[in-house]
Amino acid sequence: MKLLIKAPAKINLSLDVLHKRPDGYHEVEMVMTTIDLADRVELSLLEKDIIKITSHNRFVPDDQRNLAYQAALLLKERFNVKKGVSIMIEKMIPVAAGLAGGSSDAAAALRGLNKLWNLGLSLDELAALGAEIGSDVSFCVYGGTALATGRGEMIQELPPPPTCWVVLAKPFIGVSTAEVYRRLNIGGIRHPDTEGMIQCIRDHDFRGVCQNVGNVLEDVTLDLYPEVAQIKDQMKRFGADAVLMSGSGPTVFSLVEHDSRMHRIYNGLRGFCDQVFAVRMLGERHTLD
Ligand SMILES: C[C@@](CO)(OP(=O)(O)O)[C@H](O)COP(=O)(O)OP(=O)(O)OC[C@H]1O[C@@H](n2ccc(N)nc2=O)[C@H](O)[C@@H]1O
Ligand SMILES: Nc1ncnc2c1ncn2[C@@H]1O[C@H](COP(=O)(O)OP(=O)(O)O)[C@@H](O)[C@H]1O
Repeated sequence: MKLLIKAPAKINLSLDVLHKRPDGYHEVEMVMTTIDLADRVELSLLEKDIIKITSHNRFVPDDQRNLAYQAALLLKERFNVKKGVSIMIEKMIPVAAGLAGGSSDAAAALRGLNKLWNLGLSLDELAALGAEIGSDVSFCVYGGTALATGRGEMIQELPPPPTCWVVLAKPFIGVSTAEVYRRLNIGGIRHPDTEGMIQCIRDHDFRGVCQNVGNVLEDVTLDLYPEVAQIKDQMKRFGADAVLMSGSGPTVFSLVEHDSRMHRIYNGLRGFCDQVFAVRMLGERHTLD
C-alpha cells in the first residue's frame, strides 16, 4: 500500500517573542499560514520492521536526523507498531529557509502513517505527538491559518487571510534557527500587534494585514546576512503590498494583491536570487480522510 501526502510550507505573517523560558525555549506569539509550495511525501508500507528515508535533495538527511524519520519512530515506539515504512521525500520547499519544510514532512508522515498503520489517532493527538519532534510540527499537522503560542506548539485556528499572491525569494544561505533565537536581544524588541493582525484577518482586511506584518527575528538575521535586506528592498521597489522575512529566515516573502505586480516582483527577483516562487495561501485546514 502507498500513500502520497502533500506537505506545504508555512509563512509567519507575524512573529513575536515574549520572553525566554527556563527550559531555554522562547515564548512566542505567531500568526502562521500554509502556502501552496509543498513537498510530496510518499509512504510505502513495508512488512519488514524498518524505517527507510530517501530524497533526491542532498541537503535532506536520509537517517534519524530527518524529522519525518523521527515522526515514524515516535509512532512505532509509542504504539508498538511492528511494520515498517519507506518514506520518499520529493523536496520542493527550500531547506533551512524559515518555511518549516522539515516540520511539514514530519507532520505529513504523522498524518499518513496514522492511516497506513491504522492507528486511529485524531488530529489533536497527532499534533500533540508532533510537539515532541519540533515546535513547528503541531501547526503543520493542522495546516491552514492559526495563532501559535507557547513555544509554537499551542494552536488556535483562525480563518484564512484575504486572498493574495505570496512571492517568496530565498538567497543561497541557510540559517540556524537556534542561533537566531540565541542572538535575539529581548530587551530591545519592538513587538508587532498580534491582536491587530488577527482582527484584520477576521475582517478580511487586506490593507490591515499588510500594515500589521512583523517579525522580531528579522533584525537578527538581517544583521547576519545583509543580502536578506537587499531582497526586502527589491521587493518593496517592485511594488509589493507588504514584505517580511519568514520565521528565522532567510526567505523573504511579499504579499501582493494584483497579478501584474506579482509578475513584476517574480521576474525582478529571479535575476537576483536562486529560488523564487509565486504561490497562493492555502486557506483550509488538513482533514483526516
Ligand atoms: C522560528 C520558527 C518560526 O515559525 O520557524 P523556522 O524559522 O524554524 O521555520 C520556529 O519558532 C522554530 O520552530 P522549529 O524549527 O520547529 O524549532 P525547534 O526545532 O523546536 O527548535 C530549534 C531551536 O530553536 C530555538 N527555539 C525554538 C522555538 C522557540 N519557541 N524558542 C526557541 O528558542 C531553540 O534553541 C531550539 O533548540
Ligand atoms: N525532512 C526534512 N527536510 C528538510 N530538512 C530536514 C528534514 N529533516 C531534518 N532536516 C534538517 O532540518 C534543518 C532545518 O530544515 P527546515 O525544516 O527545512 O528549515 P526551517 O527550520 O528553517 O524551517 C535542515 O538543515 C536539515 O538538516
